[in-house]
Order: sequence, then C-alpha cells, then structure tokens
Amino acid sequence: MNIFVVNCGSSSIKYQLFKWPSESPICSGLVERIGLEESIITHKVFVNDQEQVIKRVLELPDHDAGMKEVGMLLTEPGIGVIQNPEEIEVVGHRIVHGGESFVETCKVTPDVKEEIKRLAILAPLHNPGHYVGINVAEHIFSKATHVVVFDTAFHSTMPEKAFRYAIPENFYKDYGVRVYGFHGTSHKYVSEEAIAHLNKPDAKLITIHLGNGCSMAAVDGGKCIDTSMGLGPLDGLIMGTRSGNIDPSVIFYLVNQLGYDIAQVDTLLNKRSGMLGLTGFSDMRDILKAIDAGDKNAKLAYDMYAYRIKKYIGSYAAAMNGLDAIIFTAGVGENDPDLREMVCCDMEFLGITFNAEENKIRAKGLRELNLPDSRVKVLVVPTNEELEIAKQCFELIQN
Ligand SMILES: Nc1ncnc2c1ncn2[C@@H]1O[C@H](COP(=O)(O)OP(=O)(O)O)[C@@H](O)[C@H]1O
Ligand SMILES: CC(=O)OP(=O)(O)O
Ligand SMILES: [Mg+2]
Repeated sequence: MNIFVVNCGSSSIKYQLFKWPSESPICSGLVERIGLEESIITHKVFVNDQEQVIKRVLELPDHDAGMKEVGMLLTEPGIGVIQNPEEIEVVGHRIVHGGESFVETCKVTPDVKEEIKRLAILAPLHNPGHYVGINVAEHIFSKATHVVVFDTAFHSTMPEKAFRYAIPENFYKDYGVRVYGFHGTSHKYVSEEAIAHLNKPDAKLITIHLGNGCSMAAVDGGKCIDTSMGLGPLDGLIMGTRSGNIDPSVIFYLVNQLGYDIAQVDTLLNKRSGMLGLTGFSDMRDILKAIDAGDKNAKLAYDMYAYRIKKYIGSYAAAMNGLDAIIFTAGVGENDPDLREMVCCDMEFLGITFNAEENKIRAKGLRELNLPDSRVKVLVVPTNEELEIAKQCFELIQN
C-alpha cells in the first residue's frame, strides 16, 4: 500500500511517501516560499539507503500550484516513483488544530473540512494551509482515501486541572476555550521511542519539541498530562516568530495606550515576535551566526529561549512528582548542542548530570547525553511526524 503524508504549512508543503506495511520511505520533499518570488522544491528519492536529491526553483503562486508540482514529480519520467497518482491509496494530512470535535484520526468528510476551516481563527498560521491542501490533494489523488491526523490528539488525555483556564466556566462549556496543545504527533512519537529505549512503560518524561514552533509536554506512563501550548499554538516557549507566554496585560497596553487594533496585536505576537522580534532572525542558524559575530541581542534572545525551557522542566518534574528522562527533538533540539547544554547545565539538583563532550559530537539516531551516574537521562530522539501519521492512517484503514 502507498501512503502519502502531507503537511501543508502557511508557506510550505512537506510530504513523504511510504510503502506499507514495510514502513519504508520512497520519497520525501519540501516546497518552500509558496507565494513568494522564487519557490523552491527539494525532492528526495530513496533507493537502497541511497538518496537522490532534486532541487528546483520555480514560480508557485499558491498551494494549488505547489501540490500539482509535487504530483508531477511523483510521476515524472526518470525520477518518478509511481506511474500515476491513482497508485496512492491513502493520503494522510497533518492538521494542527482539531478543536474539541476532532481528537481522533479520521477520514476526511465535508464536516471535517468545514471544522478545520473554522478553526483557522485559533491556528491562523496553520489551518488555512491545511484546508487548501486537503482540497487540492483530493483533486489530484482522487482515488485515495484521505485521512486527517491532529496535532491536538495526543494531548486529549490531560486532566481538567491542566487544560482549563481560570476564567468563568461558560467560556469553556459554550465556546471550547481551553488548552488543546500541539505537536502531539511528535510528542507521541518521541515519547514512545524513549519508553522503548528505556524499557520503562511507566516512565516520567519531558519531551521538548524545538522547531519553528516550539512546545513541551509532560508525559507520564505514555500519557500527556500537561503541555506548554494552549488554545492556539502561541503560548509557552519562545519560538521563531511567536512570543510564547506573555502577560495578557501587554495586550491591553498595546490596545489602550499604543492604539493597536486586535489584528495588529495578532500579527505582532504570531509573526513578528519570538526570536525574530528579539534578533531580526527567526532561523536558529542565523541567530547562532549572529552570536558568533558578537551580537548582544542575539545572545540575550538565546539565553531567554533556553531559560524558558528550563522553567518548564522544573514545573513538569514537579507536576509528575519525578522525572526519568528529558527528550530533545525537532530542528533545534536535534541539531543545536549549545542550546541543549544551556538547558541542561546547573540541573544537578534535579538529577541531571550532563555529558557535555558527548553532546558536541554530531550523530544520527536516538542517543543519550547524560553521564552514566545521572538519575535523569537526557535523550536526543529524532522526530518523525510523517511516519507516525502514516502509521495512524494504516491503523484507521485496517479497522
Ligand atoms: N544545525 C542546526 N543548528 C541549529 N538550529 C538548527 C540546525 N538545523 C536546523 N535548525 C533549526 O531548526 C528550526 C526548524 O526546525 P524544524 O523542526 O524543521 O521546524 P518546522 O517543522 O516547524 O518547520 C529552525 O529554527 C532551524 O534554524
Ligand atoms: C503547531 C506548530 O507550531 O507547528 P509548526 O512547528 O509546524 O509551526
Ligand atoms: Mg515541524
């Protein structure tokens, strides 16, 4: 069975094609800068542990054009991995916000699509792209079963004391205002990998997903009990362009004293804050270069980014009454040793003794970065949201 997984972001499309049940990846790719002057497609084809990389710069005004290009790459003579789009039996879509109505992986229906579209008010950087992506993919892969997998699903086990806000109950009961949490597919995948590695099903884990969006989860015995993002993917950690947690008084001040309207506040906190707002760069690689060049703002921002993570580690260890491992994952978590060191240093009181030497070595796959006598393990676990989505699609189709 061919399972095609799609993750449509605001200006990008990530995709991966798997052969199932062998779980082998056939090709993957990234379409970037959709709607900008020069869009870039990086397409990788995997054959016997080798990868062939095809990179193209072209004009892609929207997701429609981007997805059509991907469809053509899959079948292009010479590099194509299938003869025609009808060979794709299942398409799995990553959906950031499923609200209260959709927590479980399910097949796409008109109602599901409408709810995803409506929830764009809560996930403005993500859900609009998902909605367009599903429609375009349904057109191209018209014979396939389309399935949606929600970022929010893994967090649905949180107890009410963790997911409620301290505002009058009717906002929750009537309008669904509560903590949902995101990146659930990643937190689920890496926590399961860690549990298998530790051989400890009841492990108390803290998973730290640091990509463009960043979030943490407290996972006790395989179940999420708390997470750092909230009603939308804006709360919690400092991110590429998002502020993370901020006193709501700041919003009143912006509106009442500085004359901002709510749309401007939204843009400020979602698109112009976080590392971008502090340094001028949203990409951690640019920030590291700026620090090397002596940029004090970049150094401060980096300190703030790490400090926020440390605070959540403390609070989640307290919430679980213990800690067996912390897990770094996603672009920054997997690739930035300096950041990991800043987070893990001076944490001996909590049982973390960090192996700074091992941390500096570049390596692939799951690894341990703690010293042998450390009570708490420090793990890097590469995430694979696409594989997890494909797995869930297969399970749904089987049943
Ligand atoms: N070698 C590296 N060192 C530091 N940061 C890195 C490195 N490689 C990637 N990153 C960072 O990872 C982030 C993107 O992570 P990723 O998980 O791909 O995000 P997303 O899936 O949200 O687009 C970017 O901030 C990027 O700078
Ligand atoms: C939910 C979220 O922030 O996702 P991403 O990291 O892909 O932007
Ligand atoms: Mg990601």
